Amino acid sequence: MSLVNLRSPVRPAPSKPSLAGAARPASAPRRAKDPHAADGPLVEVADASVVMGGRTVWSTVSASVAPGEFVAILGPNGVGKSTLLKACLGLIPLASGRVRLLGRAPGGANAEVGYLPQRRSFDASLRVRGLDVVRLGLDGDRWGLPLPGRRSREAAATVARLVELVGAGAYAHRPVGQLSGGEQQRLLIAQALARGPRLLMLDEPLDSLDLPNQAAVAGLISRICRDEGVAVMMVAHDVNPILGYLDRVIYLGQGGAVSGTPDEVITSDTLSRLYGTPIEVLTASDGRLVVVGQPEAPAQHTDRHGDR
Ligand SMILES: Nc1ncnc2c1ncn2[C@@H]1O[C@H](COP(=O)(O)OP(=O)(O)OP(=O)(O)O)[C@@H](O)[C@H]1O
Repeated sequence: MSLVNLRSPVRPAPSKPSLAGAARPASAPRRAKDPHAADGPLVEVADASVVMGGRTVWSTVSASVAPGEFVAILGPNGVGKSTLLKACLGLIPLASGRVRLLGRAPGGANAEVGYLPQRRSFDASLRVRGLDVVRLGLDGDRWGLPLPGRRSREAAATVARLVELVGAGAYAHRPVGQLSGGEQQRLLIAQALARGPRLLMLDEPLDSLDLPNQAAVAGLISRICRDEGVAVMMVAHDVNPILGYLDRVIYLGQGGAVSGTPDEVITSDTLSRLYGTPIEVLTASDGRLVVVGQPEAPAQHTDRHGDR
């Protein structure tokens, strides 16, 4: 089943200055005008398929993310949501089709994308401070080599701004292993923002958070998107915490995907067509959506995350 793009993006690119300028330290100077950085889509997936372990995970998928958009990738366990992010980043090859990320081939623009892989919790005994976790986003590729004096001070100022931006000032000096899941997630989002990306790719950042923390982190991600002009492509298992913030969703099913606004895509008709089986979308009295009858992907979950 191929993707039906039910509606093109409706929200224009934000006019506010982007975080790229604010967060970028001297060690990562603003790039000269990038010939690829036109106002076209940041992510373009065209008629793509991925095969892993001899099985087609998904095929004929097309999708796009425009500058400044907040887009969720939805679907049941194992349908290939994480795989879609990784294929865009060039971490998993396509079997067919085409992906462009920031106008370039997969892997060619990863330094300009803030990627937060699916959550791995920090060991409770880890003594690294929250500030250091954020700083790794700036100079983690230096393998512990210190930056020279002025650049080191600028990097520290950037880390302080990011910590402030994500509201982690009260605990960023504490060992990260002692922090709550929501506090750790804020610091990891700050880390992903460290190089001033135009696009954040977040893989289930609300996973294993309680409901108040889900709401708080969802609100933070939305503010970063709206106020800082950073587009967000986010894998979510439950759309409800982000439903009010989304511009569009990409709903993956076995064999394809559908994209459009949440109102257009998360309906009984559209999901029944996508899955080829009756699906019911119910709206609870508090506005939460419940999808009933959605089939799980084939059970081939051995070593699902082994390639990370
Ligand atoms: N390295 C691998 N080798 C073979 N199959 C893999 C590999 N990694 C993932 N898969 C399979 O690809 C499919 C998609 O996995 P993926 O993690 O993208 O799904 P997902 O929708 O993100 O799942 P979840 O919601 O459970 O995180 C799964 O069936 C998984 O078992």
